[in-house]
Amino acid sequence: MTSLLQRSRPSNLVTHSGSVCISCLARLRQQLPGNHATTIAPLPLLPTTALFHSRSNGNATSKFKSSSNSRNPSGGSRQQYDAKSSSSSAPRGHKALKAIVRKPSRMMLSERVARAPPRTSSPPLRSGNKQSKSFDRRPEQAVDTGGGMNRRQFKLRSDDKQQYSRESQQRVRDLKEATSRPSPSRFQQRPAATSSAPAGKHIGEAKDYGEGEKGERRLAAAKLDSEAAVAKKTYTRPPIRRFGQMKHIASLDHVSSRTREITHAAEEQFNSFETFDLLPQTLEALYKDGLSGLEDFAPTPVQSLVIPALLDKNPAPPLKPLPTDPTKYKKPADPLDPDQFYRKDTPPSEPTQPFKTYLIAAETGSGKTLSYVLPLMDTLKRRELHQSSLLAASASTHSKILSQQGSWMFDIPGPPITQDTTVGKPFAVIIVPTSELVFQVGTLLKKLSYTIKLRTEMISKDFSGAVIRSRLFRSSTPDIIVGTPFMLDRITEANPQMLHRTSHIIVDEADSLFDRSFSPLTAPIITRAINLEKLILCSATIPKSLDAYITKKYPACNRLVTANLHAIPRRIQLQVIDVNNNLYRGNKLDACTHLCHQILKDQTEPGYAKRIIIFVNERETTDEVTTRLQESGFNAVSINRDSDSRKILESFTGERENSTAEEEGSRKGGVRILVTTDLASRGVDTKNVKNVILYDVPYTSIDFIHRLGRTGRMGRRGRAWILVDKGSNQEYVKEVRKTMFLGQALI
Ligand SMILES: Nc1ncnc2c1ncn2[C@@H]1O[C@H](COP(=O)(O)OP(=O)(O)OP(=O)(O)O)[C@@H](O)[C@H]1O
Repeated sequence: MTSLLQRSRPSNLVTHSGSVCISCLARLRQQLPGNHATTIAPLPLLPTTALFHSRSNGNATSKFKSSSNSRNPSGGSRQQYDAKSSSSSAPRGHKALKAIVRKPSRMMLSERVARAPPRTSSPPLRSGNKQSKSFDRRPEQAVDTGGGMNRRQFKLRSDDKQQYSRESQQRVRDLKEATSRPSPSRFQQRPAATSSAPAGKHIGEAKDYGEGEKGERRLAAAKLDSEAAVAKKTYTRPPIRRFGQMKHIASLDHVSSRTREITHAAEEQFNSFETFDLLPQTLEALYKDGLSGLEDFAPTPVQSLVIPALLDKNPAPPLKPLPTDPTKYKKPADPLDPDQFYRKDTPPSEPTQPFKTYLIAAETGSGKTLSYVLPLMDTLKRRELHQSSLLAASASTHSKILSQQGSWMFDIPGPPITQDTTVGKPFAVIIVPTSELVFQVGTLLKKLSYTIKLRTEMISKDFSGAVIRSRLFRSSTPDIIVGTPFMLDRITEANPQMLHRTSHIIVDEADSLFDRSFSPLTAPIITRAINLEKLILCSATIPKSLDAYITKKYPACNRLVTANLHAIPRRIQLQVIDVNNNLYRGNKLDACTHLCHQILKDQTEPGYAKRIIIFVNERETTDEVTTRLQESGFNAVSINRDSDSRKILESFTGERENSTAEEEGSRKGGVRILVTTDLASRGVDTKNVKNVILYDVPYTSIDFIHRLGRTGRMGRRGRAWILVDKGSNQEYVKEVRKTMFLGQALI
């Protein structure tokens, strides 16, 4: 105790009146039992703040005196002392001492901290702790004084906080790096939700440790999400080029890259016609008649895609009986109002169609006709073979029974009583918009059916009623009929049972046949086929209107679309001629005639008579242009209502004629020129036409595609010119040229 008092130098220290002085403390300790002195004597050296009386004025003054050498008079045995002294009567001043002793003071706590083993990291103080909050407000330099436990604690906490903050910031930086990594898809390039969140909010506040951890977890989850999204989006959508003018009259949509992948996979898998598993007679017919005169027999991309999808080896399902109610066949007042599909109040069509629907869409001149004709004929032939094998089996059992019973005269069966229910009931109907196309497709069918042995017939305005009647309603019914919607609608409306056996309906040039003018004729034909199994729509262009129609009417439609749909192949060169230049001075007729002269003279088709197709927007212009060209000595013809268009087109669809050396480049009559509106722009297989002139700028991209599609067919090269004047949309033409040059799809 003496040493304690000596060390404390009480004479130098003062405190306020409410506390106790060191001398009082010494006196108090003297009253303690003897062994207590030994308990409190070996006090450790502690940084402390002592409280002393101010004897001079007795006012309540407090002074914080901190020294690293000062000793704390109290120690770990204070509680012992307190326990012992609580029973003893203490003077008034000592009550305050008791209060200090009972309540753990800062000094006591600091002592504990000082004795505690050094921690590498201490948990931050709880946010609810008032004491810690008060310490938080202290300036940093107060920590260096090392005076009290709380300051130490603050120091420790502060160090930990800094360390934690540093680590967290590093983690945030890492995550930011990971989430903002350049990704293959443009969708991935959007800033990740977490990286945009203020990271400091979670990290900078040490008291929000939980929050910070949560924030980290959120960041980690976002990182995982973004990585999953990258893994999910394996393909990159090509940038969509939407030029101003083209966007303005946009009518077509883009082909997805997924479609491209499917087409390429089909091309790789089915690289020859043998890989399709067609009947031998179908293959023979194809090689002998379908592609006769061609050197290359490989299937085109659309054929690789479509033939396997349409090929059907199943026998025909049993037929549904004809409806007894004749009103079922009656055409509704408004059989197909195209607008109804775009109205919001129109209920969607039944989700389950009784038949399968397919949409074949591929670029012009890519062999779409053969892609649906081959599987159709093959399927019908298979069914015919299956049927005849069944008949043969039943005939053999019948003859067996007869032989077992003995051939009595009266046992011989009589001739079968036939109700000729099959008359005029084709298995398949192909609908095309014009009689020229009826002839073109019908000719191909006839060629193939010669070897396959199926009966095919054509119906169009080119044939008289008597011819059509005999073709349809004679004893042996045709297997396939190809006709225009006008003729087919009239015939099937009068004889609805004609379509009772029809299992396949093909709508070629579907975008035309489902437009406002044709759909009231096309749709009823489809609804009359009550045993329909497959509805196949075919087109080189899918306008948005057709897309919407199919989506609403046939939601389960199987879309077989090739990668280059809506793109004009680069093998077709398009040149723009401005007729406002000094040479023509705005005269389109002059420009057109001069261009035909130039084509005649160039050496592009040596040995052959050249062919040119000129497309105009209005029917009246056809006569104007044809007359002018004829006056200039050219062999020009136009297609109009009165002309025999089939005959005219034959000379453009057939093989090229040779030209003599004298005629070459000099005889204008040697060049065949066809002047036409869009009548000849769809489906006509002008495979040997190399030159196309667009006298007027087409109204839409669809017209552009079909008109330019009359040249450069099936991999051949083609040339096209477009005449533009003051009234033409030159900006649009520029955009089309640019898109063609880039090999992209028109919209
Ligand atoms: N695999 C093939 N190999 C070579 N030529 C083919 C092949 N398939 C079809 N063809 C030929 O390609 C030409 C164009 O075929 P088709 O008329 O069916 O084209 P398309 O895609 O219907 O064109 P459009 O959209 O203009 O109607 C025809 O002369 C046809 O004989």
